[in-house]
Amino acid sequence: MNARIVFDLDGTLIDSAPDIHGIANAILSEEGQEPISLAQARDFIGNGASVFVQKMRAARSIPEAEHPRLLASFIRRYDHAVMLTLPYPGVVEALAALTAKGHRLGVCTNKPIRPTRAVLAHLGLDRWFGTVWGGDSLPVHKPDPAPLHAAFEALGDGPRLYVGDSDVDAETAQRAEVPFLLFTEGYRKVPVSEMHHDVPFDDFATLPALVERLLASAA
Ligand SMILES: O=C(O)COP(=O)(O)O
Ligand SMILES: [Mg+2]
Repeated sequence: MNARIVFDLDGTLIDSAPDIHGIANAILSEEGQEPISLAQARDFIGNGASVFVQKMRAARSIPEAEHPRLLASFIRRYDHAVMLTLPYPGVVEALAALTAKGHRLGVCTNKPIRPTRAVLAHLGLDRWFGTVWGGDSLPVHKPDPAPLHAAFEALGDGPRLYVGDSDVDAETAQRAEVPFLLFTEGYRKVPVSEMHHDVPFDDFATLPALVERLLASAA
Protein backbone atom coordinates (compact mmCIF):
# COMPACT_ATOMS: atom_id res chain seq x y z
CA MET A 1 0.00 0.00 0.00
CA ASN A 2 1.42 3.40 -1.01
CA ALA A 3 1.65 5.52 2.11
CA ARG A 4 2.27 9.16 2.97
CA ILE A 5 5.33 9.46 5.20
CA VAL A 6 6.19 12.80 6.81
CA PHE A 7 9.55 13.47 8.49
CA ASP A 8 10.69 15.91 11.13
CA LEU A 9 13.98 17.59 10.10
CA ASP A 10 16.39 18.67 12.89
CA GLY A 11 17.56 15.62 14.83
CA THR A 12 15.65 13.26 12.50
CA LEU A 13 16.88 13.58 8.91
CA ILE A 14 19.81 15.90 9.62
CA ASP A 15 22.26 16.60 12.43
CA SER A 16 22.02 20.39 12.25
CA ALA A 17 23.03 21.17 15.84
CA PRO A 18 26.68 22.06 14.92
CA ASP A 19 25.47 24.85 12.56
CA ILE A 20 22.83 26.11 15.00
CA HIS A 21 25.47 26.02 17.77
CA GLY A 22 27.72 28.08 15.48
CA ILE A 23 25.19 30.87 14.92
CA ALA A 24 24.25 30.94 18.61
CA ASN A 25 27.88 31.43 19.59
CA ALA A 26 28.47 34.04 16.88
CA ILE A 27 25.61 36.06 18.40
CA LEU A 28 26.78 35.49 21.99
CA SER A 29 30.30 36.55 21.02
CA GLU A 30 28.94 39.78 19.49
CA GLU A 31 27.07 40.37 22.74
CA GLY A 32 30.27 39.87 24.78
CA GLN A 33 28.88 36.66 26.31
CA GLU A 34 30.48 33.27 26.94
CA PRO A 35 29.65 30.56 24.35
CA ILE A 36 27.18 27.73 24.99
CA SER A 37 28.16 24.06 24.53
CA LEU A 38 27.08 21.85 21.62
CA ALA A 39 25.07 19.76 24.11
CA GLN A 40 23.19 22.88 25.24
CA ALA A 41 22.45 23.87 21.64
CA ARG A 42 21.13 20.37 20.93
CA ASP A 43 18.97 20.59 24.02
CA PHE A 44 17.48 23.97 22.97
CA ILE A 45 16.35 22.69 19.51
CA GLY A 46 12.82 21.42 18.96
CA ASN A 47 10.31 24.22 19.45
CA GLY A 48 11.48 26.59 16.70
CA ALA A 49 13.78 29.60 16.44
CA SER A 50 12.13 31.86 19.00
CA VAL A 51 12.21 29.24 21.77
CA PHE A 52 15.85 28.47 20.87
CA VAL A 53 16.80 32.14 21.29
CA GLN A 54 14.79 32.33 24.51
CA LYS A 55 16.70 29.35 25.98
CA MET A 56 20.02 30.76 24.74
CA ARG A 57 19.24 34.08 26.46
CA ALA A 58 18.22 32.31 29.66
CA ALA A 59 21.53 30.37 29.68
CA ARG A 60 23.42 33.69 29.67
CA SER A 61 20.90 35.81 31.67
CA ILE A 62 20.26 38.12 28.72
CA PRO A 63 17.11 40.17 29.38
CA GLU A 64 13.89 39.59 27.46
CA ALA A 65 14.02 43.14 26.07
CA GLU A 66 16.86 41.93 23.79
CA HIS A 67 14.75 39.10 22.36
CA PRO A 68 13.48 40.69 19.12
CA ARG A 69 16.95 41.95 18.19
CA LEU A 70 18.66 38.63 18.92
CA LEU A 71 15.93 36.62 17.16
CA ALA A 72 16.30 38.84 14.07
CA SER A 73 20.07 38.28 14.15
CA PHE A 74 19.53 34.51 14.53
CA ILE A 75 17.07 34.36 11.60
CA ARG A 76 19.39 36.48 9.43
CA ARG A 77 22.24 34.01 9.91
CA TYR A 78 20.09 30.88 9.76
CA ASP A 79 19.71 30.64 5.93
CA HIS A 80 23.49 30.30 5.58
CA ALA A 81 24.00 27.90 8.50
CA VAL A 82 24.38 24.77 6.38
CA MET A 83 28.10 24.02 6.17
CA LEU A 84 28.40 21.70 9.20
CA THR A 85 25.05 19.94 8.78
CA LEU A 86 24.90 16.35 7.50
CA PRO A 87 22.12 13.81 7.01
CA TYR A 88 22.23 10.99 9.56
CA PRO A 89 23.84 7.79 8.19
CA GLY A 90 21.51 5.85 5.91
CA VAL A 91 19.00 8.69 5.43
CA VAL A 92 19.49 9.11 1.68
CA GLU A 93 19.33 5.35 1.07
CA ALA A 94 16.17 5.08 3.19
CA LEU A 95 14.46 7.97 1.35
CA ALA A 96 15.39 6.35 -1.98
CA ALA A 97 14.09 2.94 -0.88
CA LEU A 98 10.79 4.36 0.43
CA THR A 99 10.32 6.35 -2.80
CA ALA A 100 11.08 3.25 -4.89
CA LYS A 101 8.30 1.45 -2.98
CA GLY A 102 5.88 4.14 -4.18
CA HIS A 103 5.51 6.01 -0.88
CA ARG A 104 5.18 9.80 -1.00
CA LEU A 105 7.38 11.78 1.39
CA GLY A 106 7.12 15.15 3.11
CA VAL A 107 8.80 17.29 5.79
CA CYS A 108 7.14 18.97 8.77
CA THR A 109 9.64 20.89 10.94
CA ASN A 110 9.64 23.70 13.47
CA LYS A 111 12.69 25.18 11.70
CA PRO A 112 11.65 28.33 9.80
CA ILE A 113 10.83 27.54 6.16
CA ARG A 114 13.68 29.55 4.57
CA PRO A 115 16.57 27.78 6.33
CA THR A 116 14.61 24.53 5.93
CA ARG A 117 14.58 24.93 2.14
CA ALA A 118 18.19 26.17 2.16
CA VAL A 119 19.56 23.16 4.04
CA LEU A 120 17.48 20.63 2.08
CA ALA A 121 18.78 22.11 -1.19
CA HIS A 122 22.37 22.31 0.10
CA LEU A 123 22.32 18.60 0.98
CA GLY A 124 20.44 17.59 -2.20
CA LEU A 125 17.59 16.21 -0.08
CA ASP A 126 14.87 18.44 -1.55
CA ARG A 127 14.30 16.06 -4.50
CA TRP A 128 12.75 13.42 -2.22
CA PHE A 129 9.94 15.53 -0.76
CA GLY A 130 6.60 16.36 -2.35
CA THR A 131 5.79 18.90 0.36
CA VAL A 132 7.75 20.84 3.00
CA TRP A 133 6.26 22.72 5.99
CA GLY A 134 8.30 24.95 8.30
CA GLY A 135 7.68 26.35 11.76
CA ASP A 136 6.43 29.61 10.25
CA SER A 137 4.46 28.16 7.30
CA LEU A 138 1.23 28.45 9.32
CA PRO A 139 0.29 30.69 12.28
CA VAL A 140 0.74 27.64 14.58
CA HIS A 141 3.56 25.09 14.78
CA LYS A 142 4.17 21.63 16.33
CA PRO A 143 2.97 20.29 18.75
CA ASP A 144 -0.14 21.82 17.17
CA PRO A 145 -1.06 19.15 14.61
CA ALA A 146 -2.13 21.64 11.89
CA PRO A 147 1.16 21.67 9.90
CA LEU A 148 1.36 17.87 10.05
CA HIS A 149 -2.22 17.61 8.79
CA ALA A 150 -1.36 20.10 6.02
CA ALA A 151 1.68 18.05 4.97
CA PHE A 152 -0.38 14.84 4.71
CA GLU A 153 -3.12 16.63 2.82
CA ALA A 154 -0.60 17.93 0.27
CA LEU A 155 0.60 14.34 -0.34
CA GLY A 156 -2.84 13.07 -1.40
CA ASP A 157 -4.35 9.80 -0.16
CA GLY A 158 -3.07 6.71 1.60
CA PRO A 159 -2.08 5.60 5.09
CA ARG A 160 -0.14 8.15 7.13
CA LEU A 161 3.10 7.76 9.11
CA TYR A 162 5.13 10.37 10.95
CA VAL A 163 8.85 10.04 11.75
CA GLY A 164 10.48 12.28 14.37
CA ASP A 165 12.98 12.50 17.21
CA SER A 166 11.47 14.57 20.00
CA ASP A 167 8.71 14.82 22.57
CA VAL A 168 7.29 17.65 20.44
CA ASP A 169 6.97 15.21 17.53
CA ALA A 170 5.47 12.51 19.77
CA GLU A 171 2.81 14.93 21.02
CA THR A 172 2.12 16.17 17.48
CA ALA A 173 1.63 12.59 16.25
CA GLN A 174 -0.70 11.81 19.15
CA ARG A 175 -2.78 14.92 18.58
CA ALA A 176 -2.96 14.16 14.83
CA GLU A 177 -3.73 10.48 15.59
CA VAL A 178 -0.96 9.34 13.26
CA PRO A 179 1.33 6.30 13.87
CA PHE A 180 4.72 7.59 15.10
CA LEU A 181 8.16 6.15 14.37
CA LEU A 182 10.69 7.50 16.88
CA PHE A 183 14.32 8.02 15.76
CA THR A 184 16.09 7.52 19.07
CA GLU A 185 19.50 9.00 18.08
CA GLY A 186 18.38 12.61 17.53
CA TYR A 187 17.83 15.43 20.06
CA ARG A 188 15.51 13.50 22.39
CA LYS A 189 15.47 14.88 25.96
CA VAL A 190 13.29 12.17 27.49
CA PRO A 191 14.06 8.41 27.88
CA VAL A 192 12.55 6.37 25.02
CA SER A 193 10.50 4.36 27.54
CA GLU A 194 8.78 7.57 28.71
CA MET A 195 7.90 8.80 25.22
CA HIS A 196 4.82 8.04 23.20
CA HIS A 197 5.74 6.08 20.05
CA ASP A 198 4.58 3.14 17.94
CA VAL A 199 7.98 1.95 16.70
CA PRO A 200 11.47 3.07 17.81
CA PHE A 201 14.51 2.84 15.53
CA ASP A 202 18.15 3.88 15.86
CA ASP A 203 19.39 3.21 12.31
CA PHE A 204 17.86 4.51 9.06
CA ALA A 205 18.93 1.29 7.33
CA THR A 206 16.11 -0.44 9.23
CA LEU A 207 13.41 2.15 8.42
CA PRO A 208 12.06 0.82 5.08
CA ALA A 209 11.40 -2.65 6.57
CA LEU A 210 9.81 -1.12 9.70
CA VAL A 211 7.51 0.97 7.53
CA GLU A 212 6.38 -2.08 5.54
CA ARG A 213 5.74 -4.03 8.76
CA LEU A 214 3.76 -1.18 10.33
CA LEU A 215 1.66 -0.73 7.17
CA ALA A 216 0.98 -4.49 6.96
CA SER A 217 -0.10 -4.64 10.62
CA ALA A 218 -2.42 -1.66 10.20
CA ALA A 219 -3.98 -2.99 6.97
O1 LIG B 1 14.14 24.15 14.72
C1 LIG B 1 13.69 23.57 15.71
O2 LIG B 1 13.64 24.04 16.86
C2 LIG B 1 13.18 22.17 15.57
O3 LIG B 1 13.23 21.63 14.32
P1 LIG B 1 12.54 20.18 14.09
O4 LIG B 1 11.06 20.41 14.29
O5 LIG B 1 12.95 19.89 12.68
O6 LIG B 1 13.11 19.23 15.09
MG1 LIG C 1 13.50 17.25 15.63
